[in-house]
Amino acid sequence: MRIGFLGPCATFTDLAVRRLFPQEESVPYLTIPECIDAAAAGETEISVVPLENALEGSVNITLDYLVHEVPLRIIGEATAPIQQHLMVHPANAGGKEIELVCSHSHALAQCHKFLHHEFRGVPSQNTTSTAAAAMYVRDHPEVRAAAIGNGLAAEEYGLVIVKQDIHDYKYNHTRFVVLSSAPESMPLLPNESDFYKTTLMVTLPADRAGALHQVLSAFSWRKLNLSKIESRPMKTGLGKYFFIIDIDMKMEGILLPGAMAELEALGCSVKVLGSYPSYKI
Ligand SMILES: O=C(O)C(=O)Cc1ccccc1
Repeated sequence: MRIGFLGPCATFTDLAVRRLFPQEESVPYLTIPECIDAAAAGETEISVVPLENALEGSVNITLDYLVHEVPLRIIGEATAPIQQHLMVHPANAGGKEIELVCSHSHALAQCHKFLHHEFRGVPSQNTTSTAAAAMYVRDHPEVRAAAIGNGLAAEEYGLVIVKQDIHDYKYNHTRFVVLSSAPESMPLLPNESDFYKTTLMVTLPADRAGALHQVLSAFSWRKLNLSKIESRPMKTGLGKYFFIIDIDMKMEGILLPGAMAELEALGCSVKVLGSYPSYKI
């Protein structure tokens, strides 16, 4: 089975795929949309991308791409602890001044306080992933840039870690989603999950007072626990939003279909983005 992931080699997504699918062939894609497209086009059976970080919130490009561009399902999720390190080219390791810090926007945000205190005034540059930043630092010793990323990236790209664990808060976890066009293609993992989630996309009827309250009550009186609710722009006009709702439960025959039918009766449109096992890795 071919597994696409946000690459290049040694991103946090790569680490997640190595933990989740150690036996499978994995294929790096340089951007999140390219990685998602690969699964939609059948180039990969599965693609894995980051969806949410405990410090920085949703990876909007993943959510929006999933909702607006491709007919894929979420077939699994994995949450992993994230440790960010600062790394430089060996030629710049002897206390030379750093003139640029580069990384994925979420990694820069996870280290915002550190950068504010230690590298005030030093420009930062977004890259498509943390490993892409490490690759850039390897290839441009003359720039005196530092990358923020994981230990495997330092090893893979021959960089020297000058400061470990620079993320601002200890509890730094990222949630990765496993996407596929075939809901049954999630390989069975050895430590079978006993925790499931269902993700719905809900669009409210236009301009109805109390509509969101009614939506929430459809879950509330059924005692369905929501673990996330987030609004995203529909991209059709200012003030037009839809909601992504995560429910701590597997799709079954009664409660969730009942809640969805109630939402539809209220005039909402409801789409299931996936009902899937959740793993801690
Ligand atoms: O860039 C990476 O390494 C990724 O996999 C995305 C990401 C970025 C920051 C924290 C977790 C995942």
